[in-house]
Amino acid sequence: MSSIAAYYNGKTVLITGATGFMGKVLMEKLLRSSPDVEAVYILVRPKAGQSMQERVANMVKSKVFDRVREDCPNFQEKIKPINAELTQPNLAISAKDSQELLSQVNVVFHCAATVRFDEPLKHALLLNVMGTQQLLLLARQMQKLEAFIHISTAYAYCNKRIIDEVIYPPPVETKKLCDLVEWLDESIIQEITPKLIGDWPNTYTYTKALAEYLVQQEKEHFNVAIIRPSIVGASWHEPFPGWIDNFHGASGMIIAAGKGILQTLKVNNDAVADLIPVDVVINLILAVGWYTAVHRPKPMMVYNCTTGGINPFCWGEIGYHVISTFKRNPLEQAFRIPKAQMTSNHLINQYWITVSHKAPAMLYDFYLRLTGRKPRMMKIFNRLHKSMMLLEYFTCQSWEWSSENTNMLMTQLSPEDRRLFNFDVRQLHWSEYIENYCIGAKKYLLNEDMSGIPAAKQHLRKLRNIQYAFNTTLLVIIWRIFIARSQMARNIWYFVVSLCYKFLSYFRASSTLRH
Ligand SMILES: CCCCC/C=C\C/C=C\CCCCCCCC(=O)SCCNC(=O)CCNC(=O)[C@H](O)C(C)(C)COP(=O)(O)OP(=O)(O)OC[C@H]1O[C@@H](n2cnc3c(N)ncnc32)[C@H](O)[C@@H]1OP(=O)(O)O
Ligand SMILES: NC(=O)C1=CN([C@@H]2O[C@H](COP(=O)(O)OP(=O)(O)OC[C@H]3O[C@@H](n4cnc5c(N)ncnc54)[C@H](OP(=O)(O)O)[C@@H]3O)[C@@H](O)[C@H]2O)C=CC1
Repeated sequence: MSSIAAYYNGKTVLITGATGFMGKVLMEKLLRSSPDVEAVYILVRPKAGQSMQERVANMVKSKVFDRVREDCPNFQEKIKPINAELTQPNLAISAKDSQELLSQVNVVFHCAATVRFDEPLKHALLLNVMGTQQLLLLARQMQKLEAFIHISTAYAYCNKRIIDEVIYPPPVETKKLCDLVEWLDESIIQEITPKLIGDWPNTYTYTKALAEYLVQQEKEHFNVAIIRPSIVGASWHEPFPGWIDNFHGASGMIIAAGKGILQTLKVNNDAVADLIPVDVVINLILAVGWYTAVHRPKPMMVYNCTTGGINPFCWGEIGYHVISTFKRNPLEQAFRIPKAQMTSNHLINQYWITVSHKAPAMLYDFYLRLTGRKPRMMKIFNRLHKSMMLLEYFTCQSWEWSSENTNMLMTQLSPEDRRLFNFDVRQLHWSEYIENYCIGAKKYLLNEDMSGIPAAKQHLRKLRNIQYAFNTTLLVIIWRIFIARSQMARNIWYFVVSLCYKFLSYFRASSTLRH
């Protein structure tokens, strides 16, 4: 039997961020591979008018749990939600719930975070740094704690080109910074944010770097480990190939390209696109939990979870496979035919933004106004451009991550564990993965049925005819304007027309002679 699966049987696990993209896949794999796990506590907050109970009841109905539902129909009985808000004092956990956690929990997986690049610094600090600090305080008091696994990001120290599996000194003393933002006015914090975060591209990566240092500080008190995934994408195999449930990372851009909205993107085509499938990350997380608890490695281990150094794939190749997949399996009601100009040249990118984003958006909005509808395309493109700007830091550069610890862990796994908790990305076949990613985005994110593909193809053909008609009309109009204004253009035009006439007459005469 698998040692990892056996380890979690009978254990009590606490997961933060369980309602998120990675949290759900983690919970599903844990409950499916270790059906005798004692309990899985999850910290959940009420959100969007839904109570904690309503959110969990809806979540367990999600497609992501279909496989575990089949294997263990009562899997939800193991899930024990705890009302919590990570930005509040004591995580807003009641005294009773807190006591239960302190006496029961064996393993903590800390996934909760704000992953938004444009998060105001104060909120990113409250959640990613102070929330982590409070969770660590709680963990310190857990009587049966065997391992605390913190999910960071491979880009926590993206201000370095080569990133080893070590904790780097923090850019600032965390406590001082937290004290500062606590009393400073929100508008002043916004103003000084660029100065505070220095050469980090956003508040997300900056606060994740600070959190890593806090986690490391606890290594004397209990077994801790940090996992740093790169850009987490749709699943490779589990629970289903291509499973995805949010628009973060590459997913939003892939869909925008499939819809024909995104036609140009600033990327270095030869830079490594460090995508990592979500199921690979989850398998590594569970393996690290087991290894940290059972082998108690000293010193504290950091695991870079990336693909670039082992099985590299470039942005240019991703763009090619995304577009060709969407041509074969189009999304419904595309705005334009999927096509992507990918360049790292700022001016060329700006030219394409004007020609293939802004101009069609303006024309379409004009058409909507004419037909008495509310214009909306320009608004969509403005949001897309804001997102593109925030993401380009990651698409125009390459990083090198070392992976000795991750490779070492692989050697510690039995053949059975290596199969069940596979995180060996050497076996990843990129073109097949990208195809499944695009189809997964269509099915699971946009809820589009594969049976609608013939109609979607028909829609693309209609778009192509509209484009041909539009281009021809435009050419004729420009030419007419030219002819009206320039003697030279008129002369060329008469010359071309007479040449065509002569050619046709010659052709007619020679075919008459042959008969
Ligand atoms: C030719 C194809 C080429 C394909 C190339 C592919 C990818 C290149 C792009 C980038 C990859 C680099 C990523 C680097 C990751 C670094 C590693 C990490 O650790 S990051 C962790 C993950 N975090 C992120 O990825 C966060 C990035 N996102 C953001 O910060 C924000 O989303 C934003 C970019 C600032 C945009 O914010 P905005 O408020 O404008 O939008 P929201 O994302 O909040 O969405 C609002 C709303 O709309 C829904 N939505 C979003 N996109 C789409 C879409 N395409 N179609 C339909 N609906 C969409 C979204 O779900 C929200 O809905 P709701 O409010 O109901 O939740
Ligand atoms: N996705 C990616 O590409 C990568 C992610 N990571 C890391 O992986 C982890 C998980 O990311 P991912 O699943 O993608 O993120 P999601 O945004 O999908 O999920 C975030 C989770 O955190 C919870 N959360 C947010 N704010 C609070 C709060 N105030 N109190 C309690 N819970 C809260 C969310 O709960 P709610 O549902 O209530 O909002 C949700 O469950 C993060 O730590 C992230 O930094 C690292 C590298 C790449």
